[in-house]
Amino acid sequence: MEREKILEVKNLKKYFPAGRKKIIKAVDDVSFDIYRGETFGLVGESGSGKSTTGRTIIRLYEATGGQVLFNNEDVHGKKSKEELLKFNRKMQMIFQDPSSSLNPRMNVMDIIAEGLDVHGLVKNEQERRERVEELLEVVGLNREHATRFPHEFSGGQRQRIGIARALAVEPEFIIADEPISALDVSIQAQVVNLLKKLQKERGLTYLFIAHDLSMVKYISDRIGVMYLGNLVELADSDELYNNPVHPYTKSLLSAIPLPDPEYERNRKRIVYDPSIHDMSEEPEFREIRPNHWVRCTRKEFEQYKKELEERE
Ligand SMILES: Nc1ncnc2c1ncn2[C@@H]1O[C@H](COP(=O)(O)OP(=O)(O)OP(=O)(O)O)[C@@H](O)[C@H]1O
Repeated sequence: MEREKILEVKNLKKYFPAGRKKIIKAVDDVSFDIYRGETFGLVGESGSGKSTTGRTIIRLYEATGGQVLFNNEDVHGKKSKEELLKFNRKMQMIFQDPSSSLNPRMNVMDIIAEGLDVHGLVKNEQERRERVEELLEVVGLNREHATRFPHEFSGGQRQRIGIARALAVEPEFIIADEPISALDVSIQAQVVNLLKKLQKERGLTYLFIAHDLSMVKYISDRIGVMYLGNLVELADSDELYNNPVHPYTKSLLSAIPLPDPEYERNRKRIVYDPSIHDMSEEPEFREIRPNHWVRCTRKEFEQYKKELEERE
């Protein structure tokens, strides 16, 4: 069965001015698709351009170049107010630090109901309250929480409020930008499980951004690895994990600790050294196996291919 693309990112670029005649190429010619109902993980170290990619997709930033198609519609094309509103409803974002993304002066009711108000989704005060209370329960909080303020909650609870706020407008697609990085490890799995449950119940599609591969591997169907504004590898989650090809992906994988003392004793951190690359030509994104892509030169492509065959 042909999978349906919900999002197509084509040659996306986002450059920031940085002082005199300098620019930062935060996202530099990135292309990938996301299919309806899947979780696409985007990983890479701090500064690799993951957040900028997410923010440009949802139009918090104007793109410097390239295209974003959401349900076959150009996100960055000129749009009327009505079209933008419709788009905003279908695509929502959850942020890393719920404390800074929730207005401290608003109570939980008003925070969660903001989208309901903007989009005119409730008829009266009673319906508004009922919707918010229902959403609180959906994310594992309770209705009494509606009258409280963000500072009265723990980090994990605040993230649940952020999730409820995103869900309120019944989106199809959610960009989760490091939604668990600021949380205690013991709370991280709870929030991830909640996101997975909601995805199943509501048929949601996620772009899940993270700086390490450990949790992403568990939640994602496919993973894209970013390094300095470029996508360097993209594959199904298992394939990327078992058969990483790009040296940068290998270094990210080697950084994942496992709760196995034997493994930990022998675990070797691979440090990525960009100078090992073949510099004879510009690298390109090439398909090394079906649905497994890697950014490399032709020479590296042959070398990586050989390595993969030897592993079989
Ligand atoms: N608003 C901005 N103005 C100028 N430069 C920016 C802006 N946002 C990001 N950058 C720069 O763009 C590059 C990519 O940043 P980005 O935040 O997208 O990376 P990231 O991989 O998401 O990292 P992190 O995990 O730290 O958020 C960095 O060099 C950053 O300094």
